[in-house]
Amino acid sequence: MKTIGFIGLGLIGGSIAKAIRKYHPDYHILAYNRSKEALASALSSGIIDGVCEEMKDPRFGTCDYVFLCAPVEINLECLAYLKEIRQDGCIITDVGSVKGIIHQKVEELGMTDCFIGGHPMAGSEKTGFDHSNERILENAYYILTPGGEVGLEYIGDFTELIRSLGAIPMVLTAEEHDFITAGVSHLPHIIASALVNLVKTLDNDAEYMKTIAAGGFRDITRIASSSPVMWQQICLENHENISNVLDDYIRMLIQIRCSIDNCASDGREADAIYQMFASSRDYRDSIDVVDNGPIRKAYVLYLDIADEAGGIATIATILAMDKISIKNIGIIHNREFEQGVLKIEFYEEDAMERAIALLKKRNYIVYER
Ligand SMILES: NC(=O)c1ccc[n+]([C@@H]2O[C@H](COP(=O)([O-])OP(=O)(O)OC[C@H]3O[C@@H](n4cnc5c(N)ncnc54)[C@H](O)[C@@H]3O)[C@@H](O)[C@H]2O)c1
Ligand SMILES: O=C(O)C(=O)C[C@]1(C(=O)O)C=C[C@@H](O)C=C1
Repeated sequence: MKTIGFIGLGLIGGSIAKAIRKYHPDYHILAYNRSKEALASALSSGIIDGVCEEMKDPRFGTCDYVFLCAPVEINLECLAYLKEIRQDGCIITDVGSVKGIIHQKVEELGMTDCFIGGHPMAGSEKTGFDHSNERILENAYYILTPGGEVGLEYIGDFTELIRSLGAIPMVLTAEEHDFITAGVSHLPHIIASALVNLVKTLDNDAEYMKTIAAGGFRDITRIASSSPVMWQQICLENHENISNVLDDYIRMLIQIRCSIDNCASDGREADAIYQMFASSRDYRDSIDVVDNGPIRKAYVLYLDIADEAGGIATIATILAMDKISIKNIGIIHNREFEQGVLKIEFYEEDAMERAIALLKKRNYIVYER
């Protein structure tokens, strides 16, 4: 049995607490949060066992792990007190989206032997305990940035705790983390927000743009609805990496505009435009789609298929005879599968497993991803 403390019980703190309750029902969970409604709801639903009335509650001294899940400046504020009261062996961790700033404070305070930075690469544009969900962590990478003096056994134990919640732990340095997330998380949020603001400016009084904006715009801008306070903080905390990656992005946009202008004037650079879309399609298609939180997993298989009329129909018939429903089917071309392969998507894992067995039995070459 372990005792786990939470300071901050919003979207991420709540999701981790719910996952701990699900996978370790015997663990004792204590929490402090600014909003008392969240604490009351967590207590009455059995997610937590005890409420701490204050951020500096001595009961955090009984914890094996303390998760700091409040806004970063609050997490920073908690460290010195936790250093004083922590029991031997207690690991303090956080979930902040930027790691450099908290490690700087941890070093200043001499806590590099008891702090393991954390960052679940999962979440949502919503905030607060009400939107937390035990499934948010499922199959999500969970980055760990251990302080330089944390004992290996503690790193191992914490990694196992994270794995036991359904997440995939990955250890990085704080510097690596901040560089990587600037590209794959922070820049996308800035792009989404800038695009929405641009459309808002361009739209007419009748709001035609807003009205007809469809899948493309919606797919790329969901995250523009995220918390402005959190993203303001992230931009400030990781400003150097974000500024560099924005420079690269702006350069790329200028290049694209040049290609489009040149192509429109005399057909030059038509190929550059094609290559841009082809290369992004290949890379995007090569990204694993995993079951990440409440978003359903894509159950997909790929198989070699002879390039002849009726090839797809034959496979569809084989599957239909076994009552296997297909969600999507089509030939795809990318670098990984140079010759092109058939991609089949299913609604359920069981259907995919049965399809794999059936097709292999008929000597099709099946690739599982
Ligand atoms: N939202 C995401 O997708 C996401 C994903 C990974 C990591 N993170 C990181 O997680 C952290 C929390 O983000 P969130 O999305 O859970 O936000 P949230 O707003 O849902 O939760 C923050 C919680 O902290 C509480 N809080 C605010 N001030 C406090 C104070 N002074 N004392 C105690 N509690 C206080 C709030 O009441 C709230 O419950 C941030 O550092 C963020 O960078 C967010
Ligand atoms: O899915 C979302 O809404 C997210 O934005 C989650 C997301 C991201 O992928 O950028 C946002 C911030 C976090 O620090 C980690 C994950």
